[in-house]
Amino acid sequence: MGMVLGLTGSIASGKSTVSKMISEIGIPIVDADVIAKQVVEVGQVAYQNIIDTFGTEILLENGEINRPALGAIIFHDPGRREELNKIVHPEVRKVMLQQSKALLDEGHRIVILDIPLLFESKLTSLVEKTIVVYVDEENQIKRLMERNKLSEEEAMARIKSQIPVSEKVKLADYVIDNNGTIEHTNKQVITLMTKIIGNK
Ligand SMILES: CC(C)(COP(=O)(O)OP(=O)(O)OC[C@H]1O[C@@H](n2cnc3c(N)ncnc32)[C@H](O)[C@@H]1O)[C@@H](O)C(=O)NCCC(=O)NCCS
Ligand SMILES: Nc1ncnc2c1ncn2[C@@H]1O[C@H](COP(=O)(O)OP(=O)(O)OP(=O)(O)O)[C@@H](O)[C@H]1O
Repeated sequence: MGMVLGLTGSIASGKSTVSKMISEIGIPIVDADVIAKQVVEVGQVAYQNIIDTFGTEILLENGEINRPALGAIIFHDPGRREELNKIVHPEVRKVMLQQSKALLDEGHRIVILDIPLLFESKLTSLVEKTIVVYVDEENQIKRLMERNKLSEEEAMARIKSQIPVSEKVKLADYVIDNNGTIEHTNKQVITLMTKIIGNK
């Protein structure tokens, strides 16, 4: 039997960076952010539910969801965020389960589910063990502002819409510290994955 691990962290903590390193070792990754984008494409069930709930104001001229506009609503309003989560998360969960099963059936011994909201959305039942990518808040804000071209205020609103990464560290089975250089992080990833593969 294969093993399913959850990879999480907080916004801009370095999950994508770490998941790329893990896939370079040859371990398959199922990415919740990618799936969350697919399940809201035009014509999907979640797409219609989002329009019914948030109105056509959050659509682009071509009919696709205007992500920055929807983000501006939900990152500032916990009630509205919960409404969106209730629409999107069950769909994401379904697809993640299908994909991870398919990979295990193909014979992969380890599958990683990259889920930004693993703890917030109670998706932990999908995984046996959890890996948290950690950065301190100073690095997190700096990297988030730089990557998404956000003001400090906008960056803080996003950070505050998630469980603090320091809390996630306490819930984790394994922690990767991404405050240092990329090479420092890569070394930890290789050490950890070698240990996990060895224990299997
Ligand atoms: C609000 C939306 C349209 C903004 O889109 P945008 O392209 O700007 O951001 P993107 O999807 O790339 O998400 C970036 C990061 O924001 C954080 N984030 C996204 N959604 C949420 C949420 N509902 N609550 C808290 N943090 C969130 C995550 O850390 C994520 O990695 C989009 O994030 C969305 O549809 N969110 C709801 C689905 C969801 O929870 N996705 C996260 C993975 S399940
Ligand atoms: N060790 C590091 N040193 C410097 N910059 C880094 C490091 N790790 C990641 N970054 C940069 O920080 C930003 C956030 O990293 P990344 O995109 O991997 O985070 P994430 O956790 O996947 O974010 P999100 O949940 O928002 O998708 C990126 O611009 C990335 O290039």
